[in-house]
Amino acid sequence: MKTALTIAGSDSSGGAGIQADIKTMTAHGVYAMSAVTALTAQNTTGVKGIFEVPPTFLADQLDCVFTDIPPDAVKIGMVSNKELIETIAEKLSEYGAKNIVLDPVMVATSGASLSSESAVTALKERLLPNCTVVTPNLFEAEILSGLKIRSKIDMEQASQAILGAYGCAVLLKGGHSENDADDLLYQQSGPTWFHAGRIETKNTHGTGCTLSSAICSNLAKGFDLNTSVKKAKRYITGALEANLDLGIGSGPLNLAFAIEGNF
Ligand SMILES: Nc1ncnc2c1ncn2[C@@H]1O[C@H](COP(=O)(O)OP(=O)(O)OP(=O)(O)O)[C@@H](O)[C@H]1O
Ligand SMILES: Cc1ncc(COP(=O)(O)O)c(N)n1
Repeated sequence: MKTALTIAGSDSSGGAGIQADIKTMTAHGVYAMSAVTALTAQNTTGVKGIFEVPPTFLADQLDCVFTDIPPDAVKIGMVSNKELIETIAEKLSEYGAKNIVLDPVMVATSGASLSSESAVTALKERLLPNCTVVTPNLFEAEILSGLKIRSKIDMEQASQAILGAYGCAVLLKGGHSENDADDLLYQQSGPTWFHAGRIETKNTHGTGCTLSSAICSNLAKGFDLNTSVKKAKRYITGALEANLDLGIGSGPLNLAFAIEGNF
């Protein structure tokens, strides 16, 4: 069985973070493992609190995973401070981790900040240069590229700038654009667009976590990046269309809408 590791924060409401990652990896038929960076007290209406783990304890979790069941792919989600980011960079390098998907989580769907300024700098310097693909939304891509994004041409320019500066492929997500939910994969070989019509729903809690975990699962199974993104886009679209309606705020997706192979 192929294996994947998520390094991310816990979401008590189960829609984002570690919980979304494990559900997604399981739906893909991949064995999921986790290294928790922080506990959050949150639900569909917002984040009530964040409790970060000490960096040494994150290091212990990573040692336990890598010395026993080395993952075929790794996904990195919410990492809220510089010390935790440095720990991850050191451990991934020590164990020669491959197929690394970095979701640069900065703000939750609800608007709560899940990162800090020094964490963003560390993310750029320590994690971006070593990941296979980074998956920013429009806001995060503006921060990473230093460019304003208002059109599809802007999306191509910002992705090209991130690829040029850090050397990793970029999947720029269009979930927050005003038109269709079209995502752009930018690699050395050039741009590829992945189209999806916009689904009218308030229930988008965890879309970013889910997409990056689906890509990670597909890489673990041996698919190339292009195919991994194509399949992950089908999965996220299906999970949104399944139209789960839980909670009073921005609700979670139905990550079990299909069994492995149906997306
Ligand atoms: N309303 C929607 N209809 C169709 N696809 C969507 C919609 N919202 C988001 N997506 C898709 O979900 C994935 C995640 O994109 P998004 O830009 O929302 O990421 P994010 O901001 O990191 O996630 P989140 O909104 O959970 O923080 C992308 O593939 C995006 O195109
Ligand atoms: C622990 C954790 N990690 C990530 C997110 C971002 O997910 P979203 O932006 O989809 O709410 C979150 N809300 N909580």
